[in-house]
Amino acid sequence: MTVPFWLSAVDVLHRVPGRVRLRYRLAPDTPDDAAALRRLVADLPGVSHCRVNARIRSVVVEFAPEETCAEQVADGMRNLPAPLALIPADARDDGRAAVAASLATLVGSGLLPRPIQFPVALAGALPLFRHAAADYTEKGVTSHVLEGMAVAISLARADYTAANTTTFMLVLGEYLEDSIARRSDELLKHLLRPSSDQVWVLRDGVEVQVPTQSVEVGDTVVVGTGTVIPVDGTVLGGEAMVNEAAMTGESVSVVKNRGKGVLSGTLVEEGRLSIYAEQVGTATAAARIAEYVEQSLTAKSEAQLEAARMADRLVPVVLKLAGAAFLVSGDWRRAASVLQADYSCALKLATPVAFKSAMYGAGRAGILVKGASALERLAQADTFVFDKTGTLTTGILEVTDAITFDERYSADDLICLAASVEEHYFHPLALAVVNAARATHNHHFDHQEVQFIVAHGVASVIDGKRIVVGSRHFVQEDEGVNVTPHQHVIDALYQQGKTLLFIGFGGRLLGLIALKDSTRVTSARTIRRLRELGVKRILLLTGDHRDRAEELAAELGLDGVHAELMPQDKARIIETLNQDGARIAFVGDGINDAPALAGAHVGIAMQKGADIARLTADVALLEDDIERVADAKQAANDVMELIGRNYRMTVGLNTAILGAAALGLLSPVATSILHNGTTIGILLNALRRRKPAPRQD
Ligand SMILES: Nc1ncnc2c1ncn2[C@@H]1O[C@H](COP(=O)(O)OP(=O)(O)OP(=O)(O)O)[C@@H](O)[C@H]1O
Ligand SMILES: [Zn+2]
Repeated sequence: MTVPFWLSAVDVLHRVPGRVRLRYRLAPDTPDDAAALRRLVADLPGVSHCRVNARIRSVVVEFAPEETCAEQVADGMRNLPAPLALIPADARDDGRAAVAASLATLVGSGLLPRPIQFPVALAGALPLFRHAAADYTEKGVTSHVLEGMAVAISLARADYTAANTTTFMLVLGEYLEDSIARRSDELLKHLLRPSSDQVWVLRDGVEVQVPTQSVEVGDTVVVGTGTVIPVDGTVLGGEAMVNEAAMTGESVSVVKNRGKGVLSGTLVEEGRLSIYAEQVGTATAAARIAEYVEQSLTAKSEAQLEAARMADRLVPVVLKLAGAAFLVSGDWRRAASVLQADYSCALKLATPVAFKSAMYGAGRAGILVKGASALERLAQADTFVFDKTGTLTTGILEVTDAITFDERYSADDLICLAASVEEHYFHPLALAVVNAARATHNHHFDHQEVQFIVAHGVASVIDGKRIVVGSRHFVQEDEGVNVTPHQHVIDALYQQGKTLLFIGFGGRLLGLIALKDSTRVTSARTIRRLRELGVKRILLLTGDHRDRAEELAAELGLDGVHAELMPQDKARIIETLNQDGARIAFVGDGINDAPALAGAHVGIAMQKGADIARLTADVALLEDDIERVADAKQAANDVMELIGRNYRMTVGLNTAILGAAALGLLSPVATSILHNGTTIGILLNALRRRKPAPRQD
């Protein structure tokens, strides 16, 4: 068994031709799994042999020098897929030295001869002064400027203990904040790696499915509707509407056909392309992901903005208070004391730290949250709307009946006919039909190019006759195939709670394929937990037939159902609910869910969801378990509560300290220790990660 673990760094220690020794470090609280690491490293290109010594965290790799080199092996290790992710070496904590130096100054300074104490304290405070000066010229008086003033006053009064204490506390706080932020960012970047690990490639004229990593420059990659293009390259054939928003920010789709260039990370909205791969793998994906993460991480939440506004208002107040305290008492010590107690910095700090720490915790629990504002919106959500297939149900359907209305075709023929045209799609219905066909050993029907109509079905031409496979609406209303002569058969199957596929061939209804999906075992518990977490309404939206939808809603005790929906209907219903003041979390997985995911207050995509769903959503699950939705809601509620509590604590405690300092009750050293101590305490409290709810399987 492989357990998820994270390496925090990989360094090259020693190299000779064909052989390299590397050292790795594990992220905090990850178990060691030397066997898994050995397997992963042994699979890197060009590697012939690999030995892991977990005790000293060392890896010795033997490789073919003509195929790879030490640096490439190290890079390969850093780029292993999540969750066995490796965090790049530059994520090392380099602030530690500064903290140690500053602590040494604080402790050791008293032992030095008096004349040397001044330059030592000044040297320690220099970075702080530099920061303050930069802030002052750029932004005017900020909390850093106040801190600088406080330390300057202490130095001028030859109160070195006060100066050194403040410097140390500030360096420590900064270090804590930095290392938390960096650790979370790196992990999130790794979690955001493209999810689809299989692509279609043309080899010797046939389309085969291969792992994404094995695609090489010069391969012909085939992509269809709803998939993200995995390579940079040039279109060889086909035509498609491609959405390049992820790369260019331009949300209008463009037509791509032969000769046009395409970028990895862009999305095929409709159509099919074969693409000559010019850049593959991490070379292309890395750039796109870095950009994407930066976007989502820098988007500030409401809580963060509120804290920042409050902090900005506080600075001039503290400055005036310090001035007043000096005028009244004529005591510089008191002014320095007040300046020390400025807590605007603490206000700004605790909230982002809490968010990042929550995102990090969620990531490790199988939930990818794209930014603080997503967490905030999830906490606000009071209405949960679920798509059905692949969400509350497993998405793995089973064909139960195949009924033909033409005796020249057997039930197996019907399944194979449908499978021949469904073969290229990842829709749960398509997968089920293809699976059923595999079991029949029947043959593949040659067909012309297949068209996929989102939320309708697929169409092609076999033996000169049009074949359509899809929903009743599609086959009957859009394709004009009369299904009413078989109404009684259809009704009987629907009453058994089955999902039906209609197969029209040459303008007539050739047959029906009935499928059964099963409710996830964790669905009921998820719904129950959501209600406990304060969710008021839970609804079901589906493109499937009403009977099955209502059966499921009754089984799970949902508050409402909308069935037989087109994608735009789903988005419209979300819109209406929005207008009624509901804060909606939409949980979906399909291409057809993307508009609803985008329109909801917060969108949640399932792990096996289509790429577009995972890109559009604010929260993407990393495990195929609906219960992660309840975990995510719980984490969001918890972090907002924590932030509220921290905020009140910061304001309450520090206002008291500030007051006491102004009244001359606290020396600068005492103020510095009290103020910075509470700040660090609050930071550590923000860091506290709630463990994900225990699984009760
Ligand atoms: N690849 C396909 N092959 C055949 N029929 C399809 C295909 N895709 C969609 N359909 C038809 O269109 C209907 C609606 O599809 P859509 O993808 O919107 O919803 P769904 O996946 O069935 O259900 P849900 O909305 O709960 O996920 C399906 O029930 C099916 O009848
Ligand atoms: Zn239609």
